[in-house]
Amino acid sequence: MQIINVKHPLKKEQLPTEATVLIMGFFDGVHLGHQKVIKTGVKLAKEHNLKSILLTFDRSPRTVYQHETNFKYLSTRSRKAQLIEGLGVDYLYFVKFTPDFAHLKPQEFVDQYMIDLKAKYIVAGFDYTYGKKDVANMANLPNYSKGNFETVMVPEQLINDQKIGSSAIKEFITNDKIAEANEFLGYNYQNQGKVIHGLQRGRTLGYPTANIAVDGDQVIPSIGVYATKIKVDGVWYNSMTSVGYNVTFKENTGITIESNIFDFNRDIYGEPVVIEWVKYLRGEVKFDGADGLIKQLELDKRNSLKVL
Ligand SMILES: Cc1cc2nc3c(=O)[nH]c(=O)nc-3n(C[C@H](O)[C@H](O)[C@H](O)COP(=O)(O)O)c2cc1C
Ligand SMILES: Nc1ncnc2c1ncn2[C@@H]1O[C@H](COP(=O)(O)OP(=O)(O)O)[C@@H](O)[C@H]1O
Repeated sequence: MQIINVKHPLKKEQLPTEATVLIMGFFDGVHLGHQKVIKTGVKLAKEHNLKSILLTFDRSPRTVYQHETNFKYLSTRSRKAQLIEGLGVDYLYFVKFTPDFAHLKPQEFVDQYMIDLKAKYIVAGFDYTYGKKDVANMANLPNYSKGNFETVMVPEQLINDQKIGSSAIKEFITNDKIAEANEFLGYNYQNQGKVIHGLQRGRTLGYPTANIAVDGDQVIPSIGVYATKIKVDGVWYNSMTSVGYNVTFKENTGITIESNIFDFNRDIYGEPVVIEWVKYLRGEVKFDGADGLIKQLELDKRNSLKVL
């Protein structure tokens, strides 16, 4: 898959040479609903011997049109690209959400992106809109196509009568329901980050913990203890991870994310890591001292190994 970064307007050399299927959306998290849309586009491209393009943006349209500040994402840019590549897309266009781009009128957007990208089919989810809300949607898109393309709308995807959506998944992740989040995502939720220094107490408890600072604006699971996997230097290890305030030791360090990695003994300060959240085990407990915490950590390790 080739990644093309666009700062409006599209440059001539960024245009495809062949006819395409254009898959449209922000696709935060690339959950099962998104996967359905993307697979529909990729399949259509194969059937008609066309290239597939996925057009997305460098930030959530909600931060632009609804002025949402403090927006948290289910996928970093690189994670999103990795998930999309796994679905067989040929070209991924990341458009920078500049004011110029955001203010394009529907016909301008259709002309300068959909038609110029040589789309024969536009594939998107049922609730896709482009530009300011209520101006342009899948229902009125054919009015702007000038006969250049057909539109394919993928209907709402449900699990247990609930819409598979990024907002529901964020609610799950931040409310101890990582299992439900993983079910809706179709894979286990991950965060990317790097190992930073903690208070160096972990090793004195017999459980060294890699303290992790996550990159960018990612959704972090709710306070508690989780069975996890962690990727260090390209290798996945089993681990258990705490998201918490270290209430037993009453330090005002704010929320820390700390992983004790099983069968591992290496200095990894500064290294990039990926944490995969497999199962929520319990909430954070204030123990009377280190002994109580150590006993609980033994139990957490056993419980983690059962599910990993
Ligand atoms: C799996 C796991 C579970 C934990 N559970 C708790 C807990 O319930 N209560 C608590 O106060 N701290 C808990 N901790 C955090 C420890 O207090 C912390 O790892 C230890 O103080 C080391 O901190 P340091 O990395 O800053 O040295 C947990 C840590 C891990 C890895
Ligand atoms: N099994 C392990 N799990 C996590 N970190 C480990 C492990 N073995 C060695 N380390 C290293 O030790 C550090 C954690 O030790 P710790 O005493 O908890 O210090 P800190 O408080 O700085 O995190 C990690 O950042 C990592 O570099």
